[in-house]
Amino acid sequence: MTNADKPTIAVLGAGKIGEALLSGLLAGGRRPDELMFTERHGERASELTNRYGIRAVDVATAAKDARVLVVAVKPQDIEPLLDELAPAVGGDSLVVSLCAGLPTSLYERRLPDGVPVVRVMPNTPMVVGEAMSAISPGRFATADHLAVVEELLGVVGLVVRVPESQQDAVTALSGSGPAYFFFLVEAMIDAGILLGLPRAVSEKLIIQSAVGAATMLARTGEHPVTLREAVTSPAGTTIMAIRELENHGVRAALLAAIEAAHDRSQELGRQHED
Ligand SMILES: NC(=O)C1=CN([C@@H]2O[C@H](COP(=O)(O)OP(=O)(O)OC[C@H]3O[C@@H](n4cnc5c(N)ncnc54)[C@H](O)[C@@H]3O)[C@@H](O)[C@H]2O)C=CC1
Ligand SMILES: O=C(O)[C@@H]1CCC=N1
Repeated sequence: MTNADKPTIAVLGAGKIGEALLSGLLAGGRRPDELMFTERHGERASELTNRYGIRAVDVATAAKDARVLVVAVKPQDIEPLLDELAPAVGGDSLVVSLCAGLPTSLYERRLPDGVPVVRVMPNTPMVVGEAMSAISPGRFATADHLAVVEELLGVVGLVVRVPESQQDAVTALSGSGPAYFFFLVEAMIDAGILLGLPRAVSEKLIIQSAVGAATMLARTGEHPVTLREAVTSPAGTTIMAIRELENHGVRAALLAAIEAAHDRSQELGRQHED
């Protein structure tokens, strides 16, 4: 795709994930004048315009001036946004929903007939170009629409295509996933404090261990079990820690936690059924 073909993008609702997308696209080479956003809080809008030089607009302007409309409000806030979007949006637009749980059928019901919708579950590492995004076409989205979204999100990380029926599972795994890793890192840093290390040292040790482990997983192609076994010496330190993790049911806790996130994603979708 040449520069001239790149669609103008409007983010509707510039909170945490909306800002992550805008900043990731800028870092990936998109120009501020190719981007815009809507934001109901004026102070937040000024903050973002000052930080990134991207203009804040209303929904009607976004629908007129941008080809891709990225919905990034909380699922609970979708109805008023759809009320504004429905009269403004046309067949030339492409609506991309980042909202957990919300099915493409909700948009198709509320927007004019034929408006293409692609459901996406991204994650916040898009601020550093390391997002994991899963995309699914709605009823009116064509292969070209999917390719546009793939290209757009490819600037800020990896993209996979999944059937929409898998999006609640994706949300629980990679959408929420960074939070589980941050939680783990936070707990491990605390363990360093428990053992008497200064906080700054503990943070450095754990963050670099996380970066190193993630890089090994991404680059070596080795299975996580193999990589863990290589750290676990006979009668050594690691196996003592692993026994405690198993005793405390950490594996079962992760299965239950991710299942709970999946169930919540489904529930958020059900709240908008007819
Ligand atoms: N935070 C995350 O890691 C991820 C979030 N998501 C999804 O992204 C969506 C947004 O999540 P966050 O960014 O975390 O929430 P957030 O609350 O930080 O951002 C939502 C923003 O939308 C604005 N807003 C609400 N209604 C509006 C309207 N009618 N017009 C203009 N602006 C409006 C709010 O003022 C707020 O700034 C959610 O649907 C969530 O499921 C998806 C993947 C990851
Ligand atoms: O917690 C949430 O609902 C959103 C969706 C995935 C990550 N954050």
